[in-house]
Amino acid sequence: MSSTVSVILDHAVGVLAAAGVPTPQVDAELLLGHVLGLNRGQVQSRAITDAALDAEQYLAVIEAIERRAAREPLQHITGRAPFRALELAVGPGVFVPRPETESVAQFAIDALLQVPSASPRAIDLGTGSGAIAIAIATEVPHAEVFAVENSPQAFIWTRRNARELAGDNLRLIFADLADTPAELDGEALDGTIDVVVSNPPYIPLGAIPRDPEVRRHDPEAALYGGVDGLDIVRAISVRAARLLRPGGVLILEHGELQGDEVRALLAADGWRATATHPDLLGRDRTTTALR
Ligand SMILES: C[S@@+](CC[C@H](N)C(=O)[O-])C[C@H]1O[C@@H](n2cnc3c(N)ncnc32)[C@H](O)[C@@H]1O
Repeated sequence: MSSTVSVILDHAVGVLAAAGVPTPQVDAELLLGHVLGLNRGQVQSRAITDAALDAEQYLAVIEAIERRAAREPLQHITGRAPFRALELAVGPGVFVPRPETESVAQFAIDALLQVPSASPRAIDLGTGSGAIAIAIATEVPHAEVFAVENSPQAFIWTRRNARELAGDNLRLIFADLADTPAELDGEALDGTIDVVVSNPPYIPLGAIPRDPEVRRHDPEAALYGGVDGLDIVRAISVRAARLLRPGGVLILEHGELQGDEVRALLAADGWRATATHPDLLGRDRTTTALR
């Protein structure tokens, strides 16, 4: 059986809308584009010209639509997640990077650019796909960047993305972030870092994410941070205080209702100038502090 782009696009939008996918038109266009090797604009213009799909393309599109209708993340089906200027490889075992984390990376980039050093140093704790670390390493090429992850499944993706997208100013560390080594290859890390950045797991254990894509497909270790969601933030507060040089900056992503608690726990640990910043939608998603 065969079909035209416009017919199958309409079909896909209907199927995805019925399955409760929040953005059926966008997802349908991206899935078609993925199978046909086209970007969204090209899919839209092909819909106008009513180009025909061959049988193989048709079956591949149908399979992709079925997977998405079963609420598999779009990024697992395409195998790619956009993040700032990057196209990261993602799939089962790794957290899919989110658009809101792009502004967390911006805080880290801005802080690094203000450091009066030929090679300022940043570390990303809980790097997952490597999104924040690779963005920093590529956008601030004179910086030295370290990325820490302790999930073997996630680290496969970290390594792959680092190899494909980053240069030799990014170094990966497979470790629990609480046990980030004090030195690496005989060179001190403790007391030498200018910027610590993290998007840690921060969902309270009892709070089940609404979206099936998150609940069923993001790794639990990437989501949950203990009873109040802040166990990993507490571990970061302790470890970052030793990694940073005096005056160094800590940048944390958190849930939109956690700003007060995060600032309070950082202040209790001796951090200065704690501040919570709204994202582009006005939600409190990032807290910064000075060592
Ligand atoms: C919310 S995800 C963020 C991933 C990535 N930084 C991003 O923003 O897309 C949190 C990451 O922290 C990792 N993680 C959780 N606990 C950790 C620990 N104790 N040590 C190192 N990494 C940890 C998880 O495996 C996951 O990859």
